[in-house]
Amino acid sequence: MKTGGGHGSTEADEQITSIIDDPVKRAFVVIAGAGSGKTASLVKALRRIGREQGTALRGRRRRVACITYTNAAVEEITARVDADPLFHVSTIHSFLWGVVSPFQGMIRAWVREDIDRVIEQRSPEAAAKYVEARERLDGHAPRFSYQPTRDYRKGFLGHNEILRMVPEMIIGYPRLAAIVAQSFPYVLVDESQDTDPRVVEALKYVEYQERGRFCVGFFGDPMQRIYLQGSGLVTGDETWTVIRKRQNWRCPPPVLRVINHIRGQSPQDGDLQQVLGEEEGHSPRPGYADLFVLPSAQEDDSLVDQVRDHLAVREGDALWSQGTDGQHLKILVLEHRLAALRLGFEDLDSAFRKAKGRTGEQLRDEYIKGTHWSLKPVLDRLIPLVEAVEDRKGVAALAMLRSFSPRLHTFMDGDAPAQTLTEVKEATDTLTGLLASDSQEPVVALLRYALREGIIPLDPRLKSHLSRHDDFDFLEGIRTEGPEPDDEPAGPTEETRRDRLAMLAEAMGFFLACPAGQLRAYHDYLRGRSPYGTQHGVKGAEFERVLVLLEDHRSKWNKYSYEKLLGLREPSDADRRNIGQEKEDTAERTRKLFYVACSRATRSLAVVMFTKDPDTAIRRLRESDDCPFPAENIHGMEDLLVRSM
Ligand SMILES: Nc1ncnc2c1ncn2[C@@H]1O[C@H](COP(=O)(O)OP(=O)(O)OP(=O)(O)O)[C@@H](O)[C@H]1O
Repeated sequence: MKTGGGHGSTEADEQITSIIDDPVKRAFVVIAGAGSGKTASLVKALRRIGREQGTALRGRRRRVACITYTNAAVEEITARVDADPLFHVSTIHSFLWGVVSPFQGMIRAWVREDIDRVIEQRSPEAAAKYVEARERLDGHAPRFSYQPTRDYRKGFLGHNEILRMVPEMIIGYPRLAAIVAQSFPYVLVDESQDTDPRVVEALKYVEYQERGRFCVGFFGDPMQRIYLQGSGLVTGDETWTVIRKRQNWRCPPPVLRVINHIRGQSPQDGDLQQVLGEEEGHSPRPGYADLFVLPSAQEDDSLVDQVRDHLAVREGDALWSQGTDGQHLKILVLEHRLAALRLGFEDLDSAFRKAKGRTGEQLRDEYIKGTHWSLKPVLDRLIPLVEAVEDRKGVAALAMLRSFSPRLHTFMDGDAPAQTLTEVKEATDTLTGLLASDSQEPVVALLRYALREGIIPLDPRLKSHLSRHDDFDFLEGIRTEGPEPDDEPAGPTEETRRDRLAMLAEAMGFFLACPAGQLRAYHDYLRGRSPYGTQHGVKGAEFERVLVLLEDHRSKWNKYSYEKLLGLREPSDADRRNIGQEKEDTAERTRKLFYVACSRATRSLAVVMFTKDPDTAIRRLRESDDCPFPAENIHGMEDLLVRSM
């Protein structure tokens, strides 16, 4: 993983310094490719502002805003500026909310209009709660706050509303733009390619209105905009400075050549070809980059294993074949589903993918993050407990039980007989069997046992789903923990409550029927303990050995096609239309993802493409200028050294 740390200044850093030192404030864009140390440059800029202007800014109660994409990035940057309160480091939502939350009158006016808009668009049944919200809003003036999903009746705006409302307010009220510039004369935006375009427009508007008094800097890489909602390349007028950070400190020369080639074909490359970042006294790291083109007919992964063994032997690097723990080798697939298939938790995966619409989206999202309430008792409690038992860490297991087991709580309160401790220990041993990696027991049996033995409390949201199964009579009266089902935020959706509950019940039915052992593989995957990851999910990370799997034939997403990217398949009519309208087509979307995936390698890169007719594909790729790999690095089955070993 990344090392971070204080590196020397680059030419780009010097250009940034000259802009932020200038008394006439202005806007700039930093285009920084993969592995260029973007965040390091941003932190350097913040520190520079602090050193040169901190006293003056503090004296006038001004702050420097740094907007980042994730909470983890907020923590990292806050630590790197020593948590100095001069810096307001936050995610986009909390920055925007901080700007407008004092203006409750304006917020109410906006919400009123938004409610009218929703009522107009929806059927009377779907609009009923908005009519109620409007009555409340008109009846008394609620104070609005924000949470992940909106509930106007309760006075909550959601994430989406913040992104819609605040830019509209900033652009609609020039006084607000002036207040933003006064409060935050410097705003630096990290990962600007993923920032919502409406927010970028609002900041551009502030800059235009307050020119000379407001400095906004966008740090990003348009090539790494892999989520659809991001703004991509940020552009300004002739007063803006565009700075290119050309170094790549991460990849060895053969990988750098590949990613530069991929980048060079994109209309979103920001006109950036990267050069090897050279540190004094360090020669470039050795490394290699190969493309293997193999037949897609085979169902299992034996060809991937052959490529790994081949590289291990060819390069004398055993970790290519032995890297199974996620530390030394990362295998990047397109979809989580393809990792689930390989790691053996496909039933679990499909249970959380069955629902449609917004409910389905929410379920999938929380499953991918491991945060859905149905999963948490197992992921956060039972598996860590079982792992402690397996590792013979009795003290740790007991500490966990003391923190969550209702039965042990009763015992500690002196209300249970002496043998309770032995019984809890026996129950824990039984759970270890139920949750063994190869356990075929259904999840419902695992939960029934853990709840009946008082190992975990009951989450009330699980109750109705469990009660559909046999032998759950004991649920009445057992200790519960967590919100009641009705407390869940509804969110902006057309689905009726009945639809939502039916979809949820169906998904929970499939989940409870899954073999419990699958939860172990899923847990390892979530914790990064397997070699698999998704091409989207590794953005921002780096690994020594990277194996990228291009398997269009297995993917259910038609948004991406590696065969189209590499010129082996014709673009569709829709792609042609998109190209004509300068919109992103399948090849461009895939190109960005390919750039992100390949640019993770600190040492070596192997790309394996599965295709129907590898011989023709190899011939075409070797002849093509569009293929990022040189002809001599494109291999087929016959080149795999250890085929018959
Ligand atoms: N000036 C520098 N000198 C030497 N090494 C550097 C320098 N800047 C960054 N690095 C190293 O280069 C690697 C890449 O840096 P980092 O991960 O911050 O890049 P990034 O711009 O965030 O990349 P990406 O966009 O691909 O996530 C890290 O291992 C980092 O420690």
